[in-house]
Amino acid sequence: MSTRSIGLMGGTFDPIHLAHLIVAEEVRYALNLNEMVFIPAGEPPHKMNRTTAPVRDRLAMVEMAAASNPHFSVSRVEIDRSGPSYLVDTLHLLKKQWGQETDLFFVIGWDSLEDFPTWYKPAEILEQLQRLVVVHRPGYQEDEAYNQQLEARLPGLLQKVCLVAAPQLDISSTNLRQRIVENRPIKYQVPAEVEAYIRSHHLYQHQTES
Ligand SMILES: Nc1ncnc2c1ncn2[C@@H]1O[C@H](COP(=O)(O)OP(=O)(O)OP(=O)(O)O)[C@@H](O)[C@H]1O
Ligand SMILES: O=C(O)c1ccc[n+]([C@@H]2O[C@H](COP(=O)([O-])O)[C@@H](O)[C@H]2O)c1
Repeated sequence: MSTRSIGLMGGTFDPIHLAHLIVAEEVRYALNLNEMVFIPAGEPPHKMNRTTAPVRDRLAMVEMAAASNPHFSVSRVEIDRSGPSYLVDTLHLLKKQWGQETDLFFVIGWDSLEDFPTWYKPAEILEQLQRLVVVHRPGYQEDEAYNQQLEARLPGLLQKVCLVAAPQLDISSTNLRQRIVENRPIKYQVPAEVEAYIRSHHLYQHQTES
């Protein structure tokens, strides 16, 4: 029996946007993964000081966006438990659910890699993963000196990292929320159904960032 290889795309998804979807599909194809599972964070550990849209809305938008691709699915594993959504706990739960032999590939943008050594139990996360898949993100440049610093902060990190080239899009949820406050367009930066959901639920109409 062949080992199942599953890609995991975790995020606050506040809201999900086209770059998330393009990255997920590109990584799935490049690494020949069986499927890509989106995991909306219940309580994103590094965004605890920020107000996010209600979890039911973030989840609904991820489900709508993922429905367009038969290889995509959505997991409620971080939504159905309380407390900060630490990845290490998520990986233990998923391995229990899918079998210890399942190969897990967690996808992050370059901005998140910079923070990775500060995550909860990062070495244990790496042990659970087949690869930490990193994609470039506009504004964040790879650089050898920085790579060495990362490796010094968390020995073994770079060995686990697999860089995948994906089209780079300068789209962020922060910028989308700002655009909505300022009545600027978000069309084509989020799936049409997601935009319709945002409009009909009056999401992101007021500035909430500090
Ligand atoms: N444009 C992008 N290109 C590559 N990776 C991205 C891009 N946007 C988000 N990601 C990655 O997707 C994952 C989930 O991102 P998240 O839901 O926090 O979106 P975001 O756009 O970074 O949100 P925010 O602006 O609110 O911080 C993270 O690993 C992040 O690095
Ligand atoms: O486990 C941690 O300590 C941890 C710290 C920061 C981020 N994460 C995860 O990384 C993913 C992207 O996070 P964010 O904050 O950029 O949306 C999401 O799945 C988070 O749960 C995880």
